Amino acid sequence: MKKALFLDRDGVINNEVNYLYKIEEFKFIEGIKEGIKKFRDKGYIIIIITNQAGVGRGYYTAEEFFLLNDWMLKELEKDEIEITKVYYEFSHPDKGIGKYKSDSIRRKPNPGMILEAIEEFDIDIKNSILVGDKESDIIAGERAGILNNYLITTGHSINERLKKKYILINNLLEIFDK
Ligand SMILES: O=P(O)(O)OC[C@@H](O)[C@H]1O[C@H](OP(=O)(O)O)[C@@H](O)[C@@H](O)[C@@H]1O
Ligand SMILES: [Mg+2]
Ligand SMILES: [Zn+2]
Repeated sequence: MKKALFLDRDGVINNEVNYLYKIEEFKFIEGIKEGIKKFRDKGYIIIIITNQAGVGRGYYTAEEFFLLNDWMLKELEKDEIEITKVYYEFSHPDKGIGKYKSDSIRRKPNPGMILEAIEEFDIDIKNSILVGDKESDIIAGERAGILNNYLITTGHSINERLKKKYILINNLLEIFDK
């Protein structure tokens, strides 16, 4: 079994700009590459789990998502950062168009994408970690059985209720101090 670092994308790996799909708007968050590298050095596999309802809503195409995704993976490879797999879900329960209008078990806060990864890579979920920028990310982790879920402050705004309820971090490296 392997321990995994599950990472949300928008707001954790890159700045959240609301339905990002243009390569030129993708900005890696300060320190994220160093943080991922440290987890790789400690034997974690890196799994990205991202809701991409912008496709389901018709804001951008699946092809545009894949182009950005391939570009992001190549950028990380340039710094010798290996991402084991990116799981994505295009649907949205209310705003999805056509086949994308569905209440998928894969869309966070549902745990489907994480459960698929556990199965596919024989992940030791009790010793894995999840980092997200929204409560829906954390709930997905909890529902999948992850015990160490961290809310990062680089994405969406975090209100007092969330601050009281979840463990907050400003960057991945802080997790090693916890
Ligand atoms: O990698 P993430 O953070 O799962 O991607 C989030 C974006 O797809 C998108 O998510 C939310 O949109 P929906 O509610 O799913 O339509 C919003 O938070 C947007 O601001 C994000 O860009
Ligand atoms: Mg996010
Ligand atoms: Zn977000």
